[in-house]
Amino acid sequence: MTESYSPGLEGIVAGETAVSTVETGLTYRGYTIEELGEKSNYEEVAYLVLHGELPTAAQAASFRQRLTEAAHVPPEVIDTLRSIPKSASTMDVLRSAASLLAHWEPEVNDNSHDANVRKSERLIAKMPIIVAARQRLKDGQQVIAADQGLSLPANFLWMLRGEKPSERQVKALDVSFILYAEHEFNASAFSARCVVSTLSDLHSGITAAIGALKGPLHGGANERAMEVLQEVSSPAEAEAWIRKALAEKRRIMGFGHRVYKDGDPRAVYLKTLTTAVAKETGHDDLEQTAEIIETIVRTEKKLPPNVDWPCARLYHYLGLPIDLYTPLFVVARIVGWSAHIIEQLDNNRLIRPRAIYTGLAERKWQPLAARG
Ligand SMILES: CC(=O)SCCNC(=O)CCNC(=O)[C@H](O)C(C)(C)COP(=O)(O)OP(=O)(O)OC[C@H]1O[C@@H](n2cnc3c(N)ncnc32)[C@H](O)[C@@H]1OP(=O)(O)O
Ligand SMILES: O=C([O-])CC(=O)C(=O)O
Repeated sequence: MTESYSPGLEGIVAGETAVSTVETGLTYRGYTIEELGEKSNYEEVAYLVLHGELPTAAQAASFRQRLTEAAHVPPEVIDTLRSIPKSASTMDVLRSAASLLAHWEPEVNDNSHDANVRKSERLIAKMPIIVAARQRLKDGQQVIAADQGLSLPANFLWMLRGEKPSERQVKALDVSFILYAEHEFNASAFSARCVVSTLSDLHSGITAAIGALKGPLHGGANERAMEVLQEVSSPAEAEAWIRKALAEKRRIMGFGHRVYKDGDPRAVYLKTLTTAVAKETGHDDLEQTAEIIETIVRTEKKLPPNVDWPCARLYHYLGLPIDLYTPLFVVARIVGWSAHIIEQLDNNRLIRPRAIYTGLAERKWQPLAARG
């Protein structure tokens, strides 16, 4: 039983999937993320990950129609968002919201393949509304309804700000959503699979996945990476800052990866876009700071950046509050989690590994008076 033990399950194959692979670069259903980032868009990728194939024109139109029809949340959910203390992080609010939405989901306990696809599509449409609404309520503003004519990333920016975003902003957010959409057996997808392997429901799996993504070793790293960058006031101070941080054995958020030891292809792809947006928005200094830190962490620790390193800066250049970075990861990743939940339930077996016991040997119960 103990032969296949590996701390953190490193290198352990825990199941099969046809959704994506990290074997040689990252592909979703056989398409490289680079080609999807270049030629596709988030809604098309969402369809691909969820349904297994790129949509035909007719399928894309009816998918868009379904997303539009589902782009609202019950007023009771908005009231709850209003009542949650402003001090609560958006990730904590999202975790509650995913669970709350289940109460208004007509097919909540239907675990058939088709019902799970329908529920996933509805959640894909509703989560960006929750993120934007919560932020506006926190800022003392009115909630803005979705605009039927806009794509999902454009709509998010519209609902957050009440102004039509530029094409450049939409494209940048869209690409980040494509790159965040799916990633094999990462901790949050695996959590979702474990939950539904008990034949629990899709919303329970998504709620657990949000909790897993929140952690700074996983999706929470994009917020922490930005906080790191904000500690460094200028490129001139970057080298001293990172050398000190490494000497103090600090974990530098946005670097390292369990699978990609030579580099995360998403970070490579996103860096070019991030640098271009930095130029357009007057953030060259921050890019220089990031470059100095990246070079030193690579040289000294042999750790390349992961997707969260450029994405944190991209979201900063788009003027988004830090507290929304991991929630935006959720908005994009609902797609991958849903595909994993559906795949798990389509061919289910309870996920229940074993543990090596490290506790005391069997002993005898003593009456209270006899205990020391
Ligand atoms: C979308 C995503 O979820 S991508 C990942 C996002 N997470 C982060 O960016 C957080 C920072 N990175 C990390 O903590 C890690 O690299 C992880 C969690 C991503 C991967 O971890 P693992 O594969 O389990 O590696 P582990 O945590 O065991 O680290 C191995 C060694 O590298 C070091 N290391 C790994 N990442 C870092 C880092 N970012 N900064 C400094 N040292 C690091 C560890 O301290 C450890 O050193 P040691 O052997 O001297 O103790
Ligand atoms: O795969 C992982 O361990 C984490 C990751 O990069 C992701 O979920 O996008």
